[in-house]
Amino acid sequence: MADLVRARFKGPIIQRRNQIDDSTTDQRLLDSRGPSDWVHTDPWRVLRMQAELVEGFGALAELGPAISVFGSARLGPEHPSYAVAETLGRRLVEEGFAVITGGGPGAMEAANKGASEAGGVSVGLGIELPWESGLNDWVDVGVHFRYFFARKTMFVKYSQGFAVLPGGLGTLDEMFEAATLAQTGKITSFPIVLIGTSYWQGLVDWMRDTQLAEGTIRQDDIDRLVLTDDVEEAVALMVRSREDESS
Ligand SMILES: C/C(=C\CNc1ncnc2c1ncn2[C@@H]1O[C@H](COP(=O)(O)O)[C@@H](O)[C@H]1O)CO
Repeated sequence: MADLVRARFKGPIIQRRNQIDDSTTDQRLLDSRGPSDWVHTDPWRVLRMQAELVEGFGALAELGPAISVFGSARLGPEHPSYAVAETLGRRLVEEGFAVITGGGPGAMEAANKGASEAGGVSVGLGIELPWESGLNDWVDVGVHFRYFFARKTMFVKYSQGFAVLPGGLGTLDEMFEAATLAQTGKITSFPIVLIGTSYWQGLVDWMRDTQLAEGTIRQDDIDRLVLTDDVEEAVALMVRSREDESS
């Protein structure tokens, strides 16, 4: 009878005789720590970014029709736009939409509150910030992001329109990202409704008087932004767009 040959599997690979490693893969994984500076390098960050996209897509893939609601993190319940955001969240749910926000305070909290109290799907996509206190209490499905760009992808990919309440730089960033994606044909049939004419009219006037006049944008780019004070008009626009898409 032939001598028994020493052999070991390394995953799907068989090693025999003097080709056998000194340790197993699990030993190398678990038995020692090794250096850790790689954790602060870009290749590892790329994997974390990938993980955020995987988690975000996994959490939202089956969401159904949704509208993203943006607005100031700083305007609380004492400000009139809080009540508008709350009504908007509720009305969107009553029309069969899930509501997605940035998961923070102010207008985001109000829209989540309206959506959650109406029994709908209230989503918050939080972002790691130096002063961040977490997701507001009215978020029923929350995903927390390290990277802004991964989070912004989710707003656009998983909603069929943007409703924009008065807000600051973050709100402008979100609104103009959608406007740019629409201008460049990356998204189609994507209503962008600015709620609060006294707040937004000056911006749109400036776009017409300066940007359009200087030729840096076209009339289409302005026409894509719908201004209203009427939550019902905003909701009706979202409903119409959904119907147009499904017909
Ligand atoms: C400023 C304060 C808290 C910030 N917390 C936020 N949490 C989640 N999302 C946020 C936060 N701040 C900004 N955003 C995003 O930008 C938009 C609002 O920004 P704005 O500059 O206030 O307009 C909003 O739609 C979020 O997506 C202190 O309480």
